[in-house]
Amino acid sequence: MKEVITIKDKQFELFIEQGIIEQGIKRIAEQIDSDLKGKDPIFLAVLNGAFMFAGELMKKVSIPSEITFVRLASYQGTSTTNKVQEVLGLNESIEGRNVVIVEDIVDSGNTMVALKKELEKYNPLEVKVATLLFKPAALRQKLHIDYVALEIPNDFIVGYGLDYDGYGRNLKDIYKVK
Ligand SMILES: O=P(O)(O)OC[C@H]1O[C@H](OP(=O)(O)OP(=O)(O)O)[C@H](O)[C@@H]1O
Ligand code: HPA
Repeated sequence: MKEVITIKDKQFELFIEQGIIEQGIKRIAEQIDSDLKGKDPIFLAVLNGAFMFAGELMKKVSIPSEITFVRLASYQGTSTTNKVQEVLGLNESIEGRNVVIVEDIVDSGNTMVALKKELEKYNPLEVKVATLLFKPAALRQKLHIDYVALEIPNDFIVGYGLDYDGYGRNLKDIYKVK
């Protein structure tokens, strides 16, 4: 029997254990080390969900690099489907830099597409995307993702930074809704 937990009104069952998550993170850290060696990358981790992934990823990346944390404030743009994402807390210049966005999950892809578009305004040299989790079956956008630690089916999940209504971010394993 899989471990079951309750968060608010929902039950979740154990889905991916910490050891498997960290193997996936190690694999992409090695790819990043090899791809971005000598390129002085700046990692842009997106709060809140990416805090745990960013911490583990940065322990495993060994090339010289910077990290900064941003928040997104979304508001409805001119089209109903694409929200504009205002980037809050970006105090470092990314002009001419190799940027790696660090996200906890790409689900519909709407957030990532809007964020990449917003970052282009700051004239970075290149923007790559690293995500802990990717739900291919939920993707609604044309989007290239450079580094994916784990691909998952289209189920709602919590843990390792991801929340259900604000709770569950502190879980060291990932759980899926029952
Ligand atoms: O691909 P999408 O369908 O756009 O979904 C992915 C986004 O949803 C979550 O953010 P949320 O707004 O829940 O913020 P959080 O990181 O604070 O939990 C997650 O952190 C991604 O940013
Ligand atoms: O499956 C999910 N769980 C938690 N937060 C999320 N944000 C997008 N998808 C998810």
